[in-house]
Amino acid sequence: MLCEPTGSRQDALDLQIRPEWKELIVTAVSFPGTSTVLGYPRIGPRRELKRALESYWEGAASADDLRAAGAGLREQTWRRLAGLGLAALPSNTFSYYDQVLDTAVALGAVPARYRAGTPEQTYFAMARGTAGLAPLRMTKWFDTNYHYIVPEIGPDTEFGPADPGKALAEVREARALGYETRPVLVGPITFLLLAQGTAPLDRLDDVLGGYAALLAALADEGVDWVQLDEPALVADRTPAELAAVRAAYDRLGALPRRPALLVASYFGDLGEALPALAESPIEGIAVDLVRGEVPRHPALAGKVVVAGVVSGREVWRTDRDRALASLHAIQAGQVVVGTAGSLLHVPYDVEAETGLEPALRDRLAFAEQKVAEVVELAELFASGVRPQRAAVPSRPRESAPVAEREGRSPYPVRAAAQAGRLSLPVLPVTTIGSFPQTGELRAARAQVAAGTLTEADYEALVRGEIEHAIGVQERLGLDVLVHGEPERNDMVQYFAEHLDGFAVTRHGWVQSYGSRCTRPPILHGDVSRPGPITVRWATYAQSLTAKPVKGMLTGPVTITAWSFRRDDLPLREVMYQVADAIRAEVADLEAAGIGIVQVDEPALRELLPLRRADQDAYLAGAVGAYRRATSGAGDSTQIHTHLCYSDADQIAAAIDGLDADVTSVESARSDGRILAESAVGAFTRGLGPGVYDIHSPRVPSVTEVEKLLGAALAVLPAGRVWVNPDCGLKTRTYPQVEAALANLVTAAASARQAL
Ligand code: MET
Ligand SMILES: [Zn+2]
Repeated sequence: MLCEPTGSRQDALDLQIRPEWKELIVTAVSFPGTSTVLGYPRIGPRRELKRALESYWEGAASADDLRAAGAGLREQTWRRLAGLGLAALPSNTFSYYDQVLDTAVALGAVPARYRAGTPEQTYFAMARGTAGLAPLRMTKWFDTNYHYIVPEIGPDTEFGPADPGKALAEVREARALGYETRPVLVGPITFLLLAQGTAPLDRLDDVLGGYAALLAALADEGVDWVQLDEPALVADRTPAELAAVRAAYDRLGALPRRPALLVASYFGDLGEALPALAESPIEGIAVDLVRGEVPRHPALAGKVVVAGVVSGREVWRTDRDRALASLHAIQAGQVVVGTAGSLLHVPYDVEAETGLEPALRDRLAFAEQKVAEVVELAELFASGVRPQRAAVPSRPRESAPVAEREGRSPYPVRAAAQAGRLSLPVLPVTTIGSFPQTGELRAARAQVAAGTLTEADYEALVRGEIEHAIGVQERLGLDVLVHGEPERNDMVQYFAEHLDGFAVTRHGWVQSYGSRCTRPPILHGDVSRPGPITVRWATYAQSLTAKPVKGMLTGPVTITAWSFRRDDLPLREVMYQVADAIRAEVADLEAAGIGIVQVDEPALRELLPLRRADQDAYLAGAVGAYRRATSGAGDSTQIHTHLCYSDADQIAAAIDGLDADVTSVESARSDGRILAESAVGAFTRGLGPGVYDIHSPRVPSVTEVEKLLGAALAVLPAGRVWVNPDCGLKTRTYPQVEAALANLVTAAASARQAL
């Protein structure tokens, strides 16, 4: 069915309809229903998949056990979606680890070194490595806190045969339950742009061959629609990349044997990629109408548009009028109500959160509620319901100007004051903050929550852990000690629990990577700090040692980035409110005699807008928030920061702008790649490129650490180099950590001698 174009803008566009579009309009294929979601959480409402994966990895469960757990979760999801009234169900949105990795496997893009053993062994070797083999790289999925496995596609990569097995199996599984589904794959452009290797788009032809084979297999299975996810199209794309988009979808569209193609964009507006898609012979386009504009293109008259009016990223209820206004504004062959992106990034169900204030709970929508919203909006739209009031522009109110609060002297003055106070050796050895978290400690927290352990007993346990961590660091001879963060369930949640303006959930888990989940707090009101948060732990640790203990705080950008945020204030103002709370904590640590304070910002880059035009303003706000949190410190208080990714080049100026006295970054995991970057050599303050990859159980040898240290000393003056791991140690065991730190201390000692 074609909509009658209305409005002058549309009329103008109509004049441009080209004959080939007319042909497309005639061949419009209909979508199976008026509502859908682009994806759904898969870890399980109670993290069932996490448990199944971890017991499989530990060898406590078989591959069959794992498969059964996966099948159970998929069944539960399809039944739930259908039960809520959703018309068109996706499949292949489940994953045992990551959907980008799944697509790599489906395309036969498995690097030769992993091709041994069972399919499960190959898959998990790519994801997690083996005793002798490092895993593929992992990095953040666009501006989310989800991490995907980076495909490795070089000029010489040999693609194996395409393997539609997983997608076909899910289609059949759903069909056996009575559901026809739309399998989801990462699309070719996004897949290649996310891959690591030189000019991966050069391999477009080979990859398209793989997609053609997958699409043919799915068509043979009787699949009507396939969804190809192309979030990379909402970022700035070069003319060559846009040409690749056209070429790819012209070619896939022209395949003789294929299902209808829904190309899904999300995390922003398609911008200049819209014409490329609209003018290609695909049948449907999914657009993000939460962050993006209503798409306008005459060729949409012959296509299905899945209108993402329900956010896949935020947890607030959808503004019904705004959604209806968007839906009515779309000119397309068929409008389907959907989500803006997969619901992977939100928790399962608000109803499980019985502990939340009812007034807050009423404002929230998690995945289940969002599906219900999609279904309801589809019904309203189908019955012609119009918005009740004119759409309110979603622009948040402007924040009041913020007074600059800078107090610190230039770095050389501070460095001298700190050297006098701390008298550290050259190449000081330290850690990033957390020490191994024991199961006992986690169990104890659960017992406190359940009321079966007293606060006092828990405190005693935490103090015991601090004593243990300090003892280990003393014995091994580290120079700057930490208390080990035993009191923290999570570096953001812990602060959220102790600040006003945040709520925390009980079951609001969101997948971060593989089996790992986080429970993002909900930042719903004005932030303030009722009282000191970390001071008693830091001062207790300091009372146990003559060495300096580094106070450990999470920074305002990271606390904000890893929370679900209010959307009625500009991001910058939200970050500044958090910064003021952290600033007060820094002041209290200082007053309690702590001479070094680390303010972690691992998420500094996470909210970096995907479009270049928006990035500077974001970074200015993020840097402003960090400085607001730390600039109250006196000159002799050493401020550290920690960022745990190595592609710092993108934000080198911002890292410099933080003006921290010491910055630690990930380096070991990426083999010291960061040291080659010009920004590193130009860095003028203390720097600790990680020399111990904590993501792996492997203990680095003294020689390995010496090598990484040597590489750092080749580009930086020894007086500014720190010796530390890539990140916190909480996921490792004490034996691993002690052996590794001993090697760090030995390597530092030999490097000092060589100076
Ligand atoms: C993800 S960054 C982690 C920093 C934190 N201080 C820790 O050591 O765990
Ligand atoms: Zn880290």
